[in-house]
Amino acid sequence: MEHNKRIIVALDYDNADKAIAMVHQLDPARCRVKIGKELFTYAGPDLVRQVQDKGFEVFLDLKFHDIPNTVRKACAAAADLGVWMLTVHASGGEEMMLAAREGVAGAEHAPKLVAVTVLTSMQESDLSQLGISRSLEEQVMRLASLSQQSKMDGVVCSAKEVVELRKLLSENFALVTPGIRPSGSASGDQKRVMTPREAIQSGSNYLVVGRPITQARNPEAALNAIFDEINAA
Ligand SMILES: O=C(O)c1cc(=O)[nH]c(=O)n1[C@@H]1O[C@H](COP(=O)(O)O)[C@@H](O)[C@H]1O
Repeated sequence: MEHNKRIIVALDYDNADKAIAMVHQLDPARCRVKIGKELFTYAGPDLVRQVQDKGFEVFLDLKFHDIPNTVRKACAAAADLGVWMLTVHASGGEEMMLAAREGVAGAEHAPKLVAVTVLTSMQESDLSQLGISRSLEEQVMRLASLSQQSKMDGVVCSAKEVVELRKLLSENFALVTPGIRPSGSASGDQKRVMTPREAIQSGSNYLVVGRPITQARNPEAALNAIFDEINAA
């Protein structure tokens, strides 16, 4: 059962009703759900509580990136909500990530803290526009090492980087991979994509899947097809 809970369904909706309608089609014993910036900005903490009351573990993906004091307090607020996982940006630096850790330290059930390395919507040319001249893979490795050193529980990265990251990081450091596209589905704005099967075979711990499930004509069938593909792996 825990095996299947590696799938995290991204509830990227513009109102609470649509999110709850999707949640009603999902089974909390088989997956987790992610509430990100769009839905949280529309529906707020009440929706997080509502989804948790239905038995789901919530990944609150607000990708905090701010001065350490602000991030510490924002993480404490998220921990008070009782979420299962929480994101910050690794590029906020060591001091900011250590502050995030302090923010959740006093919580009854501290959320897993994961740091975003290089967004899966980015490619090497985007990094050079930012003045980063090393390769995309080197940048992901660098930010992941820094995240481990800064007491994070894991990182968000593309499944394409997982094999190399596994060599670098400790075994229990979580690798969370969005940019998952079942064979034949549209990439959209994602640049670094992999199929669910490839991601699991590479060593991803958690797969974040949004549109391939939420925009499917039959979301339940789309999720089941992903389970079948993974379980055949
Ligand atoms: O932190 C994330 O979850 C995240 C990081 C990243 O690098 N890329 C990325 O796509 N995501 C999130 O993962 C989800 C992917 O959604 P789909 O592209 O619809 O499957 C979205 O909610 C994104 O915000």
